[in-house]
Amino acid sequence: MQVAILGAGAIAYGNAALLCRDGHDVALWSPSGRRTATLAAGAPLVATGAVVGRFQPRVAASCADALAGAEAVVVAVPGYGHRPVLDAAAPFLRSEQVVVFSSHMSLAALYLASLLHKRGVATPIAALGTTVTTGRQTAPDAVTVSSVRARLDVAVLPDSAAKRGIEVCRALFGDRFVARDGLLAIALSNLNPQNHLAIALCNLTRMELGEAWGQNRHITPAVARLIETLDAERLAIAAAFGLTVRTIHEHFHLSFDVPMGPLAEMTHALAQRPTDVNGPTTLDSRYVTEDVPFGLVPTIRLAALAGVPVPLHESGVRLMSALYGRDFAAENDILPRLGPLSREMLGAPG
Ligand SMILES: NC(=O)C1=CN([C@@H]2O[C@H](COP(=O)(O)OP(=O)(O)OC[C@H]3O[C@@H](n4cnc5c(N)ncnc54)[C@H](OP(=O)(O)O)[C@@H]3O)[C@@H](O)[C@H]2O)C=CC1
Ligand SMILES: CC(C)(CO)C(=O)C(=O)O
Repeated sequence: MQVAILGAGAIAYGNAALLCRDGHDVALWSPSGRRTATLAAGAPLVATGAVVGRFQPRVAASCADALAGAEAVVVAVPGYGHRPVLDAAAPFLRSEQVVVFSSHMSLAALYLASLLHKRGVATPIAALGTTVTTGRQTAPDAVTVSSVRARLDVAVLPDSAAKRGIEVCRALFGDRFVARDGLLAIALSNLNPQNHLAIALCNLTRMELGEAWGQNRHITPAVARLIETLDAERLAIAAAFGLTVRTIHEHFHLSFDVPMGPLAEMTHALAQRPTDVNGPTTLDSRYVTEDVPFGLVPTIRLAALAGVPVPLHESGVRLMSALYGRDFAAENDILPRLGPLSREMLGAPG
């Protein structure tokens, strides 16, 4: 299948490697053009880890070029890149294509749907609860893929396009998708915001001082307790909407193939592996600059809609805003475009 990947970071490169390995024809687009300069000059994309090989994805000169022949379009940029990337893509998307958000943040699928609606275009939008691959971009032409997740949730907008959207996800990435009804389950299934809040908050000086630290080793029993308590708030929101979503333990089990147990035991097991990732080495990390405004802030909005108190989520936004001297709640540039959230627009049951 001809696939355009909008983005040129860890997930874009990891997905590109997986898709090229499996015989798809991939075009990458870097919004600034900087990240793909080496590949555009002819270097192969070198993948190591869970996907191994040297691949030759095409490099598109513009978003329009990337989309031109594509049957599927994967959006693989952090939440703070969604609005500019979707604004760039929306004028060129066609109804016969399928857009896949890997991963979906901050109800951005609704924002894209509204842009397409204005043009009278009905491109199916598949929102993934998390990414197919995990990993890090290690050089302009290299990626280490830490894992290819065994199972992940997907919801498709509009409902009537669910079959097609999921078929395309499976054609691209294999049989690993669990179909969910409605975007709300997906919005409550991205666990990065809660995990990364606890990880970053409890290791912030390590980040600020540029230390090298193993991420899972530093999910100590106390940090794991904080993650589990944040997780309980997320699960309570889902329950108030009548939804069941994966627990943090199920997420780790399905993402990283580690036996179920208390989170501290799971992260301890992961810390023993040679593939354990390092935590961020700068304050300028998406663990905060993406996950607070585009993860915690929308979750708090959903909690308000459900009438569920989420004091730890709220404290997280306030603490991080104070630590960074920024107003993270004001940095979300998607939510104001959506207007007041309603159960109906989220496809909430009942
Ligand atoms: N890496 C991982 O293992 C995991 C990642 N995720 C999620 O997947 C998504 C992608 O993550 P990842 O690939 O690691 O992130 P990266 O930081 O590696 O993504 C970099 C890409 O995003 C683009 N980008 C960054 N800021 C902007 C902006 N303001 N406007 C437009 N484009 C921008 C960059 O553009 P340019 O090319 O111009 O530099 C680049 O193409 C995120 O939502 C992340 O939370 C979720 C789970 C695991
Ligand atoms: C490293 C990993 C897989 C866990 O925090 C991740 O979620 C990320 O990089 O965003």
